[in-house]
Amino acid sequence: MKKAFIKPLFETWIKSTMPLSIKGNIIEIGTPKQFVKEWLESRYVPVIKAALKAAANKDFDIIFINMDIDMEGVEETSLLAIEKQAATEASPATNVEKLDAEPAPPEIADKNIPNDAINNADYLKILDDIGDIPEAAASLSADTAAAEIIPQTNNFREKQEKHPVQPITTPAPAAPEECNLNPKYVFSTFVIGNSNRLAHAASLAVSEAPAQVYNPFFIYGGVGLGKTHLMHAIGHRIRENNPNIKVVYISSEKFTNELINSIISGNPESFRQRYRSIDVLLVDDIQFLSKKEHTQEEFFHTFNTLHDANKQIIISSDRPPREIQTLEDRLRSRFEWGLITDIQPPDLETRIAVLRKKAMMENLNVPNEVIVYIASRIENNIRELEGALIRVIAYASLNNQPIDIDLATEALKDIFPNGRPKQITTDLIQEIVAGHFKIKLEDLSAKKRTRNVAFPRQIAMYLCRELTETSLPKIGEIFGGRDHTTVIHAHDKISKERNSDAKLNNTIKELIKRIES
Ligand SMILES: Nc1ncnc2c1ncn2[C@@H]1O[C@H](COP(=O)(O)OP(=O)(O)OP(=O)(O)O)[C@@H](O)[C@H]1O
Repeated sequence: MKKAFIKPLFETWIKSTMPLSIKGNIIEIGTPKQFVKEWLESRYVPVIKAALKAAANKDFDIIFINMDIDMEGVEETSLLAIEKQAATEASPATNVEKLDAEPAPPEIADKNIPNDAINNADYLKILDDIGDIPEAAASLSADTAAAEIIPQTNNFREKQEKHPVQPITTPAPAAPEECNLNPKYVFSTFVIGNSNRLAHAASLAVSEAPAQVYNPFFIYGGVGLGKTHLMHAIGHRIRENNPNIKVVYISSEKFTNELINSIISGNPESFRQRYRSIDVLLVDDIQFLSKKEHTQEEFFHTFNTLHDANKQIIISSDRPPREIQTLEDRLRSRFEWGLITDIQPPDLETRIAVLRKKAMMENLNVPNEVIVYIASRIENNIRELEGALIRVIAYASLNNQPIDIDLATEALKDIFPNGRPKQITTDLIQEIVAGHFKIKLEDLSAKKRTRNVAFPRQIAMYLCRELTETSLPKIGEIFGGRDHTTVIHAHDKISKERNSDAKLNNTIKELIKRIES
């Protein structure tokens, strides 16, 4: 029983982490958020150490590093609630002591994973087993809280009770394939960045209260930027919350073809019936309806019928309604009734985060250098970004070689003919940061702690961590023989401040641009 409750906790918190490197007995684990890092540090270290020891037969020191990746559903409030609940139900200290004192259970100890050979897949498997350790389960005794709180991170149910969306169709839930929804396009696989934050938030709002908040909901943006992904994610979430709601996703081209076929076969009424009896209609790439007058006419009536019946309509396009040539005015004005939101090309950080997430989903350890190489070259299309990474992964797999920068350069030579990237070194970063802040290069490694030196030093440490493969102890050494915890502190501090200080964020973006150019 207990394990069933522990799983959501594991799925949400532990699985959101990723191994970054193993150097000797230090394992660096990336966390998506600072509060996840703090929570793991304060509660999980003994449990994870025990699992790693059982798997690799070696004692590891764990360093958590906040990577500040946005993850839908990961909210600090739910963590705190879990903790509160746990505190009232069990004493974590007691359980941790117990875990340290007792040997690991056989199913974990039996895994014969060699030292230093823990890759991402092994890591997740090992940590997944934490749910199987009875002591660990006890130490996470937030069982009921975990089961209840995580689904409540979206307050859909509450809203549903207040404003029920009544399905107008048959009670039998539609199979996912009838909805045409891609199982991979869900909120949890969508990386949030500045370029899509609003579109993502609005999509969540629509999915939590269909036909209540923004109707129609119109998303526009360039090719391969995640419009379809978000539409599908809305469809999935609505269906998760109420499987009886009939959701249909269709491209405007397919809509046109089906309409034409129904006319050719002399049965346009069946087409009308099908599209006017839907609860949530998602129409992708509506710009293809321009110039198709008859289809526009048909879509206009479908739109009106659904909207009048308080059904949700979600539309995507590569441009805003007013820029879709030869779109009938009455359709255009209807599209403008609800919310229009755009997705912009992702910034470097988001591109890096997308690639890291993708690598993590594939259980692959892709060096930071390779991620930065790809992310800094493909700026305007996440589909192409993913394609480049897939190409590197396939190349490594076919040649049975580990992924490194040489292999990536070779695999992508047709796409990036300029070849190998300029090597980003800690020297280069120090030089550019010192030049920008008009301080002496030596000051970065000096003992001085005045703010005019300490702050640029923290930024330089942060950039070394972000843009190079250099280990934390090595970065500490480069910056005047400082301890690796100083580097971690600098990295965390700058990551946090970037989120709240737009000026600092711009400075860092500018520095990254100069380092890479
Ligand atoms: N923010 C994101 N996080 C993770 N993956 C993303 C993100 N944005 C896009 N992708 C991925 O990029 C690929 C292309 O996205 P999608 O098909 O949604 O783009 P689109 O804007 O609909 O493009 P098009 O205009 O060509 O239809 C998909 O594999 C999608 O999962």
